[in-house]
Amino acid sequence: MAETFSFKVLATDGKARRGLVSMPRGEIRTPAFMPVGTGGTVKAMYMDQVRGIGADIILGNTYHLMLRPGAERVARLGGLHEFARWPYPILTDSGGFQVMSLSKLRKLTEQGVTFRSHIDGAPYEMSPERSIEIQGLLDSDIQMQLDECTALPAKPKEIERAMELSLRWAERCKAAFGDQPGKAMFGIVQGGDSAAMRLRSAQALKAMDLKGYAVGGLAVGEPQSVMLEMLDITCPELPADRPRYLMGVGTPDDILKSVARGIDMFDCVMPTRAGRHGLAYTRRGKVNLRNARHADDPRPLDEESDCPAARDYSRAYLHHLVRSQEALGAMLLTWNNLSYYQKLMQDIRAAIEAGAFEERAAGITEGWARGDI
Ligand SMILES: CCNc1nc2cc3[nH]c(NC)nc3cc2c(=O)[nH]1
Repeated sequence: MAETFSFKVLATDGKARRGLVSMPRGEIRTPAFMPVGTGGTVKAMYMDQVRGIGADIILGNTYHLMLRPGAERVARLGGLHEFARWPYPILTDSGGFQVMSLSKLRKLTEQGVTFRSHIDGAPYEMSPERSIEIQGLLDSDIQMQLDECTALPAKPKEIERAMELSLRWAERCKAAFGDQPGKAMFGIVQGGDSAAMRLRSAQALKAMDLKGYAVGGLAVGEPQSVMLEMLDITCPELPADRPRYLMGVGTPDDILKSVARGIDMFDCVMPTRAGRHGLAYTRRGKVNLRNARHADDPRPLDEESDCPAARDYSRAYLHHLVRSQEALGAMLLTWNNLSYYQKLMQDIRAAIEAGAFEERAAGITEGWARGDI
């Protein structure tokens, strides 16, 4: 394995890129989808199953882990890879986004954010420096800067304030991270739905010469067209030889359209959360197994899938498990959904390598529309 962090673009097709991130703990084939492992677990999955469906990297949430079981405790127990038995790369978020969406009594200043835990009300403060320290205690491979994500719609002044603050925090995170060859710290482009602010943020972060760049502040309720427009503006400003990570995205359609605009990495809770709520992603579209129409359907979700959850169980059985709120329902549908997302990424990578991304993406989209699911 590589001693240092590196990224190589292996093939392009239009703006779509097929790449490879190499790190000491393993390689990440891009475009990549990162299953979300919030509290050090990809909910309802064993880690060897997560690996088995082809995931190269998972995401861990700093906010959850710092509150419970605590970053220092995870460090004492050997770090997050040892703790959760996932020896491959882990990307951790910086905690800021979830502080603002989950915690109570939060206060944001130049110094950082202070807040009370949503679990027990205990007081915490998270500065850029403390966020990087926590991610280091977790032994995270790719660490995210602390930023401020503006909820949309927002006034231009508000977008500018949060974007400029995030740039100053990026500098502080870069300084706190220092020089860790086998790891990386990614900056996060902010700027809301403002082209000018997006340009300003991307150009300032590029000047910091970071190992990777996330596009933040999107998938926060704006129309897909606005998200895609911001990618059209932002991606060309980012260095072509560094990975680009679109945070919190997304549906399979979001992913296809974002890869077409130059995005390399994705994370989203949809496949895992939907699995726990009885929703299955298939190449013919979404199937809601809660629906009574499945009660007598002997067909599997997808007879052509190589995932046992999609191939070996009848929809009638899955419907029964979901209706009965059996744990196995969440387990099988999560397995199916993550397997579908990894297969989608595998097909995307192959399409770019073949120079056939546009037509194969159209074929994938038609599959959803064809229905008969
Ligand atoms: C690293 C934490 N910072 C950070 N996380 C995010 C997570 C997101 N998740 C979604 N949609 C589900 N948008 C996001 C934006 C950000 C963002 O702008 N910043």
